Amino acid sequence: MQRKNFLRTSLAVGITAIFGSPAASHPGSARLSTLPRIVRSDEGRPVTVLGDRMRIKLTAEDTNGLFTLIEEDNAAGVQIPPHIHEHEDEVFYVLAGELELTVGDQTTVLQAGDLAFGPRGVPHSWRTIGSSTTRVLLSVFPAGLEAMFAELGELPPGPPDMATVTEVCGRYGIRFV
Ligand SMILES: O=C(Oc1cc(O)cc(O)c1C(=O)O)c1ccc(O)c(O)c1
Repeated sequence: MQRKNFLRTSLAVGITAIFGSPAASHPGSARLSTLPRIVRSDEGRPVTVLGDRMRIKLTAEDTNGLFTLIEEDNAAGVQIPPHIHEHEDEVFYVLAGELELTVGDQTTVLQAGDLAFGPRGVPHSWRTIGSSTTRVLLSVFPAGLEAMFAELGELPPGPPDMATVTEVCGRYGIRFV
């Protein structure tokens, strides 16, 4: 090996030994403790949040904190009022039925196969419409909001006490607008 190549190789080996390889430190490689998971259609923790029927399919624990995956399955008439997430970006992917969604200044009807991206800090709201069940796959980046949904799901049935809802949501960086 030529002296220049020897020095370059030695330096690369030393840096990798001290800091790890660049690929290993990339967030996408998230190899720390994530294990493969199979989640069947009827699996996941069921939670009802303000009339919204959810199944929490993947949590922070499953994804090493990268994202949460939730399926929402509702008849027409369920609605979530305008709010902002301080910490999360969200993707709403419609699997079946119809969802009227507003994100920022755009209001649209999403049908099976359509999706919307709601970045953090941008107000959004939605309601289920149409004559059949609306099924939405909600992906939340990063993970963690499942803890808030679980708390809200513990509230007594019936009309929600908005002071409590606002307090719980506020702790997770959700603001109503
Ligand atoms: O965090 C809130 O948003 C949501 C609540 C849901 O039940 C389903 C969702 O898809 C979302 C979302 O982020 O779009 C939330 C919680 C409580 C509340 O009163 C809200 O208006 C929104």
